[in-house]
Amino acid sequence: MSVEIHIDNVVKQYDNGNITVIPGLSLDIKDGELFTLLGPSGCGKTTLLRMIAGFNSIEGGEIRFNDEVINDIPTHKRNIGMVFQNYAIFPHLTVKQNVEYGLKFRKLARQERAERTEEIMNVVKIASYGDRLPERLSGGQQQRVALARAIVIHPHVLLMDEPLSNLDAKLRIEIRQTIRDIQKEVGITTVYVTHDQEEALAISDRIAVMKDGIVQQVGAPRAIYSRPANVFVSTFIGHSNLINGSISRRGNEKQVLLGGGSRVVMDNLSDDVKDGQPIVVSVRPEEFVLADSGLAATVVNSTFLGQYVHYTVKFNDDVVWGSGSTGVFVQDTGAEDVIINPGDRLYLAPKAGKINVFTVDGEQSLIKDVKKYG
Ligand SMILES: Nc1ncnc2c1ncn2[C@@H]1O[C@H](COP(=O)(O)OP(=O)(O)OP(=O)(O)O)[C@@H](O)[C@H]1O
Repeated sequence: MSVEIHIDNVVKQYDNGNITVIPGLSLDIKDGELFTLLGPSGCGKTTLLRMIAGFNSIEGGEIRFNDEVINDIPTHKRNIGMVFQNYAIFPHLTVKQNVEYGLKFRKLARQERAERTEEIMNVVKIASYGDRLPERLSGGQQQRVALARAIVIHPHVLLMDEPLSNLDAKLRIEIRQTIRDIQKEVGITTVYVTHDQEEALAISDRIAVMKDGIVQQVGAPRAIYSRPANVFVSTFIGHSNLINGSISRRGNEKQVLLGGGSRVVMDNLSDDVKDGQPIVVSVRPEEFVLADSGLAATVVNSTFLGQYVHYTVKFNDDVVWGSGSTGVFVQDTGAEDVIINPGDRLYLAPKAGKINVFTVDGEQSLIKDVKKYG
């Protein structure tokens, strides 16, 4: 059995209420999904995960597994599996004994213990070194053991806190794929914590982007990348060029005006936008095209990356929102063959349907179909 997790207006405080880390957070995590808490260091991801696990007290609101309120249920009765960044496997037990440990603890019969252990060791691909001690395993192998040990008990919920952060780049990709495959195969509701946006995009069914203990947006990776709910999400996930702009509106015809006389006709802007309203426009590096007019820029740097060429530019006018004057765009080498060199002057125009438009304080999207909670 797997479960839905309902987090309802949950509050976390320290120091007798003098420090509020999570001011009142709500999320619904679906049965069987891999749900990621993503955000910068200190935003409260681990705190929330520890509340779900039962390691942290809850100062307000409630957490439910299906209909059952678990606030006061101790960790060992919540039936959760956990994997953390530091493996936490027992050094004096063999791989097989480590995996079997949770089953012994639950007093399962010997025969069933052996069957389940063997099955899970095959799934996680650690069967061939079952008799080894952990000190003779690589980091990736140790994390596979930790994963096997967490799921062999058939938990209702799997909680993972930065499980890949001690591994090198190649292993991170390999193990994250293993986690994803196994999570899908066993269909266990999983809450996954990371500060690595690429990892979150690659592994998740849905992501909650957090900042300062507050959920900024919830949605599928593609939705969050292409339609961020505010400037924070747009810059935390992937790169965004933030450009000052304003709205030009004649009846239902809406345009975005940018520096250098650049204008973009938009058919997906909110009906609330007003003529002359100042805005901030976010343009991904792949959403700029070379044009005859638009944002004037000088190329500072070019890096050939095989499939793409990555360019840093300095805008000639004062067009960048916030501080700085640099921009970034990429060219797909398969699609375009214009050679651009440092020092070249050019015009960049954003692709109309792709860009995102926000209120000038960066807090709210002005695109019609953006969902804060997906
Ligand atoms: N025992 C404590 N007393 C006071 N403040 C705490 C305590 N534990 C955590 N915090 C604060 O709570 C906030 C959230 O911490 P948390 O570890 O949940 O962040 P995180 O998003 O998981 O960050 P990281 O990725 O660095 O682990 C931080 O500002 C931290 O300083």
